[in-house]
Amino acid sequence: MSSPDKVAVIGAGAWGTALAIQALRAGGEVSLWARDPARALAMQALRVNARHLADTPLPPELQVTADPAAAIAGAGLAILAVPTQHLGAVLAELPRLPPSIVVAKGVEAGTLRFPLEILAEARPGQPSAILSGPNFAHEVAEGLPAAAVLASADPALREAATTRLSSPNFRLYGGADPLGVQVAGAAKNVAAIAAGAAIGAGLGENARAAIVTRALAEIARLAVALGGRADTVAGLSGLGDLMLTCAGGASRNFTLGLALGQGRTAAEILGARTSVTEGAATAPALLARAARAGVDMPVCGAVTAVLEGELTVPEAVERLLGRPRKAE
Ligand SMILES: NC(=O)c1ccc[n+]([C@@H]2O[C@H](COP(=O)([O-])OP(=O)(O)OC[C@H]3O[C@@H](n4cnc5c(N)ncnc54)[C@H](O)[C@@H]3O)[C@@H](O)[C@H]2O)c1
Ligand SMILES: O=P(O)(O)OC[C@H](O)CO
Repeated sequence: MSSPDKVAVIGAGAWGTALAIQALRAGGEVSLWARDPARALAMQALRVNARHLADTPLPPELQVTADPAAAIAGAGLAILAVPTQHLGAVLAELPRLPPSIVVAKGVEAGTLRFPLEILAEARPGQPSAILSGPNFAHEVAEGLPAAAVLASADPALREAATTRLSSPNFRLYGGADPLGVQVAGAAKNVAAIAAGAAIGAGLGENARAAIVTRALAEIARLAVALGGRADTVAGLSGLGDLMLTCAGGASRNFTLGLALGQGRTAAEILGARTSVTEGAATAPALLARAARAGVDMPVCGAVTAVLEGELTVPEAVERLLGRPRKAE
């Protein structure tokens, strides 16, 4: 028997762990699936996710397991918190899922699929939603105030999931444009790399503001071309997350850009990381998806060229500024 109150969180990275803590705070039972049995055991015993969220203790009621069937058993809702590039492989290993909320922000390399498209192909007919917004995991885990959009084509799931996961510190808005939310969530990671690169190369705050604003324009163009809405991009998953991620702080995408701007290579920077930087694999995939839709994305193109070592940051900026003049 499934209980609408039990939530199974699949993926014990920073965001999955933070959302598991949030789902407990909002009430009801929560299980957290970690892929690595040794890490699951350590988390269950030591009550901390030492690798991805070391500063926030796990609530005593949180069940951590490496057994997906045990995690999902009885759950009325699943949160899929696996990075975009691994979502398809993880779904292939999971038993039948309850209605599921995907929280990854990216585009899959090769297939060019957004996260809900990966889920829909793996599980046809599966009720699904996307949750996205300006949310650093450690702040949500600590219970600091935050908001996000939970978008689904299924109004009943939207209502049930926003009700189940909301608490006074975490305000969820319902959304009916899951595609627009996914475009915004994926593309803001790429824009954050560009913003970081501008700061890393010492180009100044004016350059960062110009990049973020023009990124917003190209994200809206792509969202609309793919059937999403421009006003979604002006909301929490677009403008909101651009403000957070492009400001710097704890963003992995911004700090990747920062180091690129300082002259390091993507391979060097990413090779030293133990956590995911979604914008790196997403930039070329998003660019290809946009090209397929006939949408020009100059900021995404510049980031891709720098990541692939075709251009330095100053060369990419020169190319962006040297484009033919046009109306805003
Ligand atoms: N961390 C945040 O603040 C935050 C906030 C909102 C959204 N997100 C998004 O959530 C998603 C997960 O990010 P995160 O920050 O939790 O990641 P993380 O870097 O903290 O953890 C990495 C995750 O990837 C998984 N993983 C690594 N290699 C894998 C493989 N080969 N196969 C399957 N899984 C593998 C790990 O098990 C772990 O769950 C990303 O799409 C990210 O953009 C993150
Ligand atoms: O650290 P980042 O750049 O992956 O950003 C994390 C979240 O997406 C912020 O909303």
